[in-house]
Order: sequence, then C-alpha cells, then structure tokens
Amino acid sequence: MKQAMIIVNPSSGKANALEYVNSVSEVLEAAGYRVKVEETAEPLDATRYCIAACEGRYETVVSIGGDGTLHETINGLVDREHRPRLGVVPLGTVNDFARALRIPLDPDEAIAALNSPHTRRVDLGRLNEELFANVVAAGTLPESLAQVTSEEKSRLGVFAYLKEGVKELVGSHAQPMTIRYNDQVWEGECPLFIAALTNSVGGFERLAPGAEVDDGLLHGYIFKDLSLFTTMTASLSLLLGSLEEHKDVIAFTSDYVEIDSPSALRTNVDGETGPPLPIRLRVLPRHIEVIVPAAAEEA
Ligand SMILES: Nc1ncnc2c1ncn2[C@@H]1O[C@H](COP(=O)(O)OP(=O)(O)OP(=O)(O)O)[C@@H](O)[C@H]1O
Repeated sequence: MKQAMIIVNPSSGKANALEYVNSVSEVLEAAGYRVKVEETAEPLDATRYCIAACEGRYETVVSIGGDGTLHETINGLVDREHRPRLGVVPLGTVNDFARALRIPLDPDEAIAALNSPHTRRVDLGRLNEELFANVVAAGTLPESLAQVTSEEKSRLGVFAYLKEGVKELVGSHAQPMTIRYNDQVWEGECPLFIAALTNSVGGFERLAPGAEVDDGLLHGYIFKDLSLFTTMTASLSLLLGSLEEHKDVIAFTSDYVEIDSPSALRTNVDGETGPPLPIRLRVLPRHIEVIVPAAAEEA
C-alpha cells in the first residue's frame, strides 16, 4: 500500500494547524494511502521526520505549517536516494513557496488541491550544507530582522515586519560585503542582498518576476543604498515588478553566489534567521517533485 506522511507544526498558523490534519488524512486515504501523522515539537523535528519518510520510501510527504516548517521538511530531502513527492498546506504569514507554485493560500482549498494528479519538479538552493526553498537574504537588514521573533512576525504580518527592520536600519551603517557570481566580483557597502529561487519573496509576488521555479538559476539583487527614500521607491518597484530597473539595485542571475563580509553579519534563509557570513549558494536543479493545482503544472 502507498504510504504518506503528514508533518504538522502545531504552533504554526496562529496555532490552529492541528485542525487541518483530519481533512488532509481523509484526502490522502481516499487516494489509497496509508497515512502516518507526525507532530513537530521543536526545531528540526520536521527534518528528522522527512528523513524517516525518505528511508521508509514513502510516496508522499505533506507539510502543514509556514515557510519555516516547509524549510525544515525539505532539508530532510538532501542527498536522499528516494525523495517523496511533496504536498504543501500553507499556514504561515508569508507562504512564498506556495505563492510561487500557485498552491492556494486558503488551507481548505490547498487540501482539496492535494488530490491533483499534477506535479512540478522544482529547483532547490543549497546554502553551505543546508537546503532552501525560496530565498536567502544577507546584509544589515536581515541582521536587524533577526531581532524580530516568530511570534511578533505572525502578529505584525509581513509588511509591518519589514517596516520594523527598516526602522532599525535607518541610522545604522551598511556593512562592506563581497559578492561573487558569474566570474564577477562586486565589492561595496550593501544593506541588503537577496538571492531568490522563485518570483515570490517576503510575500512580494513580483520581486523576481523572471524567476521560474525550475530555471536552474539564483536571481540576485544587490541593494546599494537603503536610505528611507530608497526603501520607499524600492518598495514601489517591488510592488510594480520593476526592481531590476531601480537605479540603486544591481540585478543578475547565476547558478552560484558567494557572499563574504569582514563583519559577522547573519543571514535570513526562507524567512528564518540563518548562519553568519561567509556563505556559498548553489542551485540543485529540479530536485523535488511538488503536488500542484493544474494551473501551475509545467508546460
Ligand atoms: N511544537 C512546536 N512549538 C513551537 N515551535 C515549533 C514547534 N514545532 C516546530 N516549531 C518551530 O516553529 C518555527 C516556525 O514555524 P513556521 O514558519 O512553520 O510557522 P509560522 O511561525 O506560523 O509561520 P511564519 O513564520 O510564516 O509566520 C519552525 O522554524 C519550527 O522550528
């Protein structure tokens, strides 16, 4: 019999994630699966459960939670010979991965879409030894955002959360960074660098409008200035999808990026605080298979 594992973070989505477990089980059982439910209790549990699903040759793993739970789940897939298909029920504040794959943001609609016969192979990123699904940010802004707790983020919502970070940043100094990509080296003061795998970053679905989930590329944006004025005009560019033309932004694509700084700056990986610089980013092209609604199937 086919096996499916549900990995659920009870603390996610305003702490009501467990309410969705029964309906996910019903959809999977109706599709002929034997279902195992694993509740996370602490960080990295989702990774441990996903590794067990790979080793047990499960056909499908469904992550119920926010981008943090999804990030930990996909990290269980790294270097595994058997990688189950992934289903996503998005319950977080931002849900970039679901946005990029046009998985419904309404949990009940996302659960119904788990029935879809369509899948899409998508790229994952590799940061040093860990995997990421959406985005890595480095610089003074991610350093400021590291002070905002997960609880505050859920309470504030994504725009207020970014505003908090920018508020912290005004008056502080951008740190020198070295960014290597495509045989080029950029050196300068950089308050924010973003490497995106998908078009949706921080809930801005048009940040990287050219990014396809399976293009094998990192979409890099070096912000050279982030004074209040730049922040406002860059935010407008984010909403309009014209960031690449912004005068204070260098945009590029590459299959690798290396970032270093003499300052011990932290990073932000898929919306959570990541390791300090230096970091190396790579792309694992079309590394996992995700259940998607018909509209998001690859051509
Ligand atoms: N039982 C638990 N109690 C508290 N935290 C948990 C538990 N299980 C997992 N976690 C941690 O909760 C973190 C946040 O999870 P996740 O991002 O999925 O939810 P969220 O906070 O609702 O979403 P968002 O961050 O988008 O608002 C994860 O990084 C995970 O390590």
